[in-house]
Amino acid sequence: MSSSALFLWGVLLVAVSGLFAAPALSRRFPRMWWCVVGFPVLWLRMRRTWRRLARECDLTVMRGSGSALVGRLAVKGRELDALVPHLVVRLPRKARRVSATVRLLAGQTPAEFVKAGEAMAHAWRVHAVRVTSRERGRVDLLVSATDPLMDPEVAPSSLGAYLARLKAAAVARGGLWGRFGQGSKADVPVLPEGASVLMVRLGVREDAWPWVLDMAAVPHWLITGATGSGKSNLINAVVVELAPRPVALVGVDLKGGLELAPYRPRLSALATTRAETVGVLDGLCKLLDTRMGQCREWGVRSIWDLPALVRPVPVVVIVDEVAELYLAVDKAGKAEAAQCSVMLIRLAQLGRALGFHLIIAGQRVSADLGDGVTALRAQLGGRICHRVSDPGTAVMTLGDLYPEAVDAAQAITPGEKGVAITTDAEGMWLRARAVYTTSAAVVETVEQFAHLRPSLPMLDQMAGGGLG
Ligand SMILES: Nc1ncnc2c1ncn2[C@@H]1O[C@H](COP(=O)(O)OP(=O)(O)OP(=O)(O)O)[C@@H](O)[C@H]1O
Repeated sequence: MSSSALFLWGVLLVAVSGLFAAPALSRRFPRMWWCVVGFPVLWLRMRRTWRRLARECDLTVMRGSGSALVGRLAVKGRELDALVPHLVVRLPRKARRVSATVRLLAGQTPAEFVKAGEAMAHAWRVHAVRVTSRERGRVDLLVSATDPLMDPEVAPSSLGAYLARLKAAAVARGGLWGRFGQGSKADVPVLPEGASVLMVRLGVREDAWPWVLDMAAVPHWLITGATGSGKSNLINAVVVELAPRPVALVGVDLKGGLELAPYRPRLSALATTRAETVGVLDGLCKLLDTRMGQCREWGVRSIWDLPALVRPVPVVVIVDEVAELYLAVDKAGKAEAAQCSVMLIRLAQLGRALGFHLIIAGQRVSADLGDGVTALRAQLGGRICHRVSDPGTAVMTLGDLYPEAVDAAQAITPGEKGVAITTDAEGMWLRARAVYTTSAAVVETVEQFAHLRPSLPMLDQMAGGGLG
């Protein structure tokens, strides 16, 4: 056999074994594989298809009027060499993720690019292309080659370790742990001193950054989802994060305490009936008035402006199954539900400055539960929507703020446990998945930090308040 034939056989052998080894190599060395193979291939595909995509998805702008005179006929049409907006693909900072920027041409709006996101994902053969616009005249494309929420690297079992690694990296960079995932330091809003205790790591976002529930920026949250979609797991994650911190936790669980009773050692109060809820919320409203007086005395506008020595702890009120609160049949029950509703709205309205935060969870929050629930929903700026069993819940959770997120919530499948659409402090929505936190882990944590349970005087004085 001649040497050139031998060489050709050698090349063929290397190519074939490379083909067979590719899946294993990409799994074993994901970052290196992404830099050497994945990203260059995607980059080429994006560059090669961009002009055509832009034309087919109406993302081009005509140079002229688009009409001309042919003889005595006026002909209207699309120019073949219409202007194509400039696409800049950035070097990747994360495996399987690419960001790109498009400069808008005069007459274009981000909405046209949002609509074309699905076509881009198909043309580039990637999991998803998320289009956002944070700066006038520019849209940002976040291209996810795979679904990070189903990534083995961030699978529920190893998510804790993954987050710890990110946290260590953030600390090494000198930033506050809660700041990672928020872009450069310059982008980060300055938090009131001490308010970082209200930043809770929940899991991972679809852009592969940690999912942080930032109650300092968005004080109140609504969490919805069908049964078995991951609401309790999410609350577990919140409690495990908050238990070691100087934060008072108050529970309202009208499923007879089924869900929140395990947290009892670390709860400053737990209400399991509507009557108890009235008592607990009344106590909290009195506490609110006391704090208001305290701020007035010191001449400050928020508890975060008080000196650390006299600053009261923030209170996080967790309500599980909000529909139970409103589904009263008798007259007395309805009166109690109305009372609870008014007090929750009051806590929400004044809570941010005075350190009261609501986390309200339920399978549904539809308008048929009454006006109270709609008024309460309006106060809950943060929204998390898991898989839903009826379109109405997705619309109620996200439709008023992010109508375009409703379809994404309805697309979550039963197999995607813990996956949710969440809003963030920057006014965006995205998919995210909470870390899987077992009940045993929560029980262990609340027992370990039971001694940190702050005593809230207004609630301690109450008789029959279900105090833990
Ligand atoms: N992030 C997650 N990762 C993996 N599995 C999860 C996750 N979240 C939930 N699960 C799984 O889904 C199951 C149901 O979750 P969970 O109890 O949180 O649902 P739920 O919405 O609270 O349901 P219900 O309203 O009936 O209480 C859990 O037992 C767990 O096995």
